[in-house]
Amino acid sequence: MAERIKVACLQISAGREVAPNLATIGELTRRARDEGAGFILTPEVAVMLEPKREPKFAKAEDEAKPHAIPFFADLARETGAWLLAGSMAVKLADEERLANRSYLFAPDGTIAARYDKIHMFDVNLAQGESYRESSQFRPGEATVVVETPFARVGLTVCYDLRFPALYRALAQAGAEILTVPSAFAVPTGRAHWHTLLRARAIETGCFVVAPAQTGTHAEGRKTYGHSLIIDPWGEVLADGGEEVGIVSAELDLARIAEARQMVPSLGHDRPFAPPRLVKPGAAAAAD
Ligand SMILES: O=C(O)CNC(=O)[C@H](CS)NC(=O)CCC(=O)C(=O)O
Repeated sequence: MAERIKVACLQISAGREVAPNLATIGELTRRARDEGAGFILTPEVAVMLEPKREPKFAKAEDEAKPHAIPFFADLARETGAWLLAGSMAVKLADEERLANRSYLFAPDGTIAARYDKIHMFDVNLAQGESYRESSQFRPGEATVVVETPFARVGLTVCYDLRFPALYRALAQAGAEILTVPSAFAVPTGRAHWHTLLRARAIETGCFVVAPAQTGTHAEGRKTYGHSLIIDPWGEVLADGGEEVGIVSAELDLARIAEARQMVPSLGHDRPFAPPRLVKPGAAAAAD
């Protein structure tokens, strides 16, 4: 297994039309490869960030008649990099909703793995900002750790970040790098993004790589940016700020074993009973 790999997050600001987004992804991927990256990742819904249900459905990827998938396959082959298409909206047979699906492409252009986002962002934020992701997307159930030549990679997407049991399961199944392509909201990003991502790295002893959408999108939707690459001790190796561009870092994979030796908590789970609600005063009598 390689000791080091340079990873690059493409921090983009996707619009509602597919072609210009793919053009940006192509340009940034080639540049990241020229700078030595062997694993290149896009954010969540990098192919199209479309707020409305009907246009989104019409423009979504259809695996029976794909357009973005062959684009990424060719790009992986051309550059010779591992490429994570962080996610795209994908039509499913006999289903009214789309999948919010990540694809990992190998350097030969084959699809090494797929992952459908499990946790749906159905949330009312302050100032009338609200999301009902489950009205447009069907949640996934399958989880996946991919054995690449450089490391074992566990796939997640965006709001999954708030469900630490998923990350623990991936790490306990052997993951060494956890990917979190995202399109985070601004108020929640400001309050939670860095802390949650660092916590997932610390809890699992994994590298966490989180390419993020940034800026203002169709209909005024705003995303937080700050693509992050974090080491297994929780240290931020790179922070993308708010600009469109490439956010990269070299991962020294020996850091995984070092962090896990210092704090081996990943192997220290213990069974515990469900919490018992104790009412003060009655507790002593119950015991
Ligand atoms: O809508 C689409 O096309 C694709 N889906 C997204 O962008 C999703 C649902 S709106 N965004 C998030 O999960 C942000 C989570 C977040 O911001 C938090 O957890 O605080």
